[in-house]
Amino acid sequence: MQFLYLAPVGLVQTALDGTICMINPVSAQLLMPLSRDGNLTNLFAALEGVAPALRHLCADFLPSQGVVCDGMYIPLSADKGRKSTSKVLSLTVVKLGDTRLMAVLSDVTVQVRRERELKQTDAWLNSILTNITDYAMFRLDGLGRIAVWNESIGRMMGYAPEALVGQPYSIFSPPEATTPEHLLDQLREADENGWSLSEGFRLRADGSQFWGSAMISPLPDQGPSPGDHGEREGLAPAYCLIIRDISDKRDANERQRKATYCDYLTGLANRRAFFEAAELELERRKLSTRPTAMILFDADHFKAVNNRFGHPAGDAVLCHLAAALSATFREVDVVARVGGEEFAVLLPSTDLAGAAAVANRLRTLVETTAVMVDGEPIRYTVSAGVAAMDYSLTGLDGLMRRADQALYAAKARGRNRVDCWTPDRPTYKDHLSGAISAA
Ligand SMILES: Nc1nc2c(ncn2[C@@H]2O[C@H](COP(=O)(O)OP(=O)(O)OP(=O)(O)O)[C@@H](O)[C@H]2O)c(=O)[nH]1
Repeated sequence: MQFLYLAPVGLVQTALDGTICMINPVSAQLLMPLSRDGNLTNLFAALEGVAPALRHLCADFLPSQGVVCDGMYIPLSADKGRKSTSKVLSLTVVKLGDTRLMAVLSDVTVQVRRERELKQTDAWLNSILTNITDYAMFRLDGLGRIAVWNESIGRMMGYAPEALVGQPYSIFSPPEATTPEHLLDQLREADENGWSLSEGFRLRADGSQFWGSAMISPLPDQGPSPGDHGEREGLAPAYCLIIRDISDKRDANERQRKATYCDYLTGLANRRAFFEAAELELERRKLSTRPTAMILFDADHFKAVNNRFGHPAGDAVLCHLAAALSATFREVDVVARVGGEEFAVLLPSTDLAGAAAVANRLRTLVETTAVMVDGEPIRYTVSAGVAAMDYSLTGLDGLMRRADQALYAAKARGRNRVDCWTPDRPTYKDHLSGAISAA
């Protein structure tokens, strides 16, 4: 009896015809607004206006005991037309024997309103996600592999979604535009800052490219999936990736970007762009240590080229060198003109030997190619200094100083050669010197 009074839900015990035998205060509170005459003597009569079928439902229930209805929603029409404020009751009726019914009533107004709101939000988001044409959205797992996508991936990029499951999101970047470390960097950056945004060419399924932005943001921690005991690390969706086609904006952005970050003569990144990009790369490197190298290139005896062929011819030689650099280095490398005839390259995920090898490839290419200016072939050479990050360096300045010292050594030792900075200075280790030294 005490339970009946203290129960947080409404409990009503009735005869089979609905006559109320016992009713607790919560039930009285819930049902009283429905009673026309202020009396609560019969449950079916009280609910007649809002659940007319209840009487028949109970009458038609033939077993001597069991659940007649379970969690039936009953919207109360007391305040008709004002959907947002109308109450909703949940009713469960259990037949306890041949003579008794027990009804359990609870106010589920808030729960129903939330369910409705969730459904509306869901429908709204679904219609946005399905109809947008210039966004593609994905859920990535903790390792940056595609788990879920929205339908516009087919319209915008031409991919068959099934083919994408489990693929790293770098599948949307042109070859050489990223490295596995870069991919993880962006995820770590999103963890640290709440988001990571990058712009660049993106790949469609047919191999064509468009200019797009990629925004990665971490999803709220959803806890382990059912059956996930930790062994499946990285498989739970952990990031949201939004790729947006911004080809239209690119031209305007590009003009602005070029004015700020490009060298007017060669079209390469300028000194400012180099320092900004290199600082960013070194910041990323702090999150996951890996080799990083820098090369400084300097055209040899360039004053003599200018003096002999004229300044415009000297400009043509610089443009030739810039084109050779662009052709030799990866897209992920930062290539810039940092001085008159001086160029710098920062190579992520590359050690000293690797950088020296590419520097030497560039040196050979220049040495063996003549630049044609007004029908006249101009031959020139370059020297290079190479240095790599190590534990004793903290920033870009130190790395650049070492590359500069190595370049100075290459010049001092005869030019048209690649020298590497090593700790046993001033005797520079003559990396690949046998093969590359022109001295
Ligand atoms: N044509 C042209 N020449 C430039 C430009 N910027 C710098 N220079 C020239 O590059 C030359 C650099 O000369 P130096 O620093 O003496 O070096 P170098 O003659 O190349 O000799 P080493 O570096 O010692 O091999 C100068 O004569 C500058 O005028 C440019 O944009 N165009």
